[in-house]
Amino acid sequence: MADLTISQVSSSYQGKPVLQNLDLQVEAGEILALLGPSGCGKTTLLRAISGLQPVSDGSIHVGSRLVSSAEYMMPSEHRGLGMIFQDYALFPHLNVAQNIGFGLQALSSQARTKRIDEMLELVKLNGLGERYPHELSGGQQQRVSIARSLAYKPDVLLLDEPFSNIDAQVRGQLMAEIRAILKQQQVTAIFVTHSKDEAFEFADRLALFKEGRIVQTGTPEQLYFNPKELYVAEFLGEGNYIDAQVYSDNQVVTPLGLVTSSAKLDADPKASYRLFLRPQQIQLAASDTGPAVIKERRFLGNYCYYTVALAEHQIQVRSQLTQLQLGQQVSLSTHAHPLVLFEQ
Ligand SMILES: Nc1ncnc2c1ncn2[C@@H]1O[C@H](COP(=O)(O)OP(=O)(O)OP(=O)(O)O)[C@@H](O)[C@H]1O
Repeated sequence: MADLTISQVSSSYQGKPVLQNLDLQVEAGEILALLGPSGCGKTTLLRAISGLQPVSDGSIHVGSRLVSSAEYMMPSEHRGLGMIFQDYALFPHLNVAQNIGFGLQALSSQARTKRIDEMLELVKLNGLGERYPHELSGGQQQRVSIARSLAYKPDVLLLDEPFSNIDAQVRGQLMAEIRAILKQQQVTAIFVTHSKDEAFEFADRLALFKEGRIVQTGTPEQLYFNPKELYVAEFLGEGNYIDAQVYSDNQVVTPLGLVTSSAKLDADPKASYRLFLRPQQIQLAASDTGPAVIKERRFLGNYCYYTVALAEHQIQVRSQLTQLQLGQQVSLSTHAHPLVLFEQ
């Protein structure tokens, strides 16, 4: 059974719908990112899961327990959830050990001390138990917040933009460490972010939001290489949209030539399409008789980012061939893969 099940959930503020018919499941031990631009409803869904926002339709279950429906709202503190916030939300008048031990009142003093020590070790803050939050860096405060939440073993951990206030230089490292902790402890987690880079780095699976709806869920690879809508393709990074006509059940004709799909195409031979190709899905080769010309070149270390002119088309290519120069004639090709076509 999934650790969290959201079925047909809708919610509104003052009669204005904000979440519309959401369906989502989070499996045990999985980290799922709620991803989308500002104002699309990610935080509202997190609030609905945690019991701070009523739902007008549908249901939310944690494990097999109903926690929210239009008729029922279980109090937040009974839901078995942990919360991590952008601003850490530590108690300023309690030291680190007291913050971590805050939810452990039911344990004996000895068991509590043992658990606090385990948690300090887990988040690599051994020896800092006596410090107060204002004596810690942002990254250290967020570690305390993780330790405090995990100390009472929540069924599901909710993280609301937890890395936004962390200095960019240490953010990547902190994300990797916290992800490793969640995986080691097999924690089921939901992570809200508007950054695709953070979602890719931190989550196992993504749910991409648009105006209160989830448009696609899947692994980062699935959404990146197999977007179901233009919106998904564009949100997750740069790509080329190349005019295409169906040629056979696994080939299309494009300005690049005949492009082959490794999967049978589900397309109408009479319709016009745009073939979607990420910059790294196009291969370049220097060729004095090639039909295209390098117009721009950005050297980025391991690879170059080229703008290539092919007749009236400008095509973006990311290539490990770094020696191609401006004005060089090239040929373009693609390896067979499941093609993504958007109808014109
Ligand atoms: N308390 C509120 N009262 C009325 N409308 C609200 C309230 N909170 C949020 N909204 C509206 O609901 C919509 C969704 O907001 P929400 O905070 O869930 O978005 P979000 O995707 O989390 O955005 P962000 O990344 O900026 O936090 C927005 O249009 C917002 O203006």
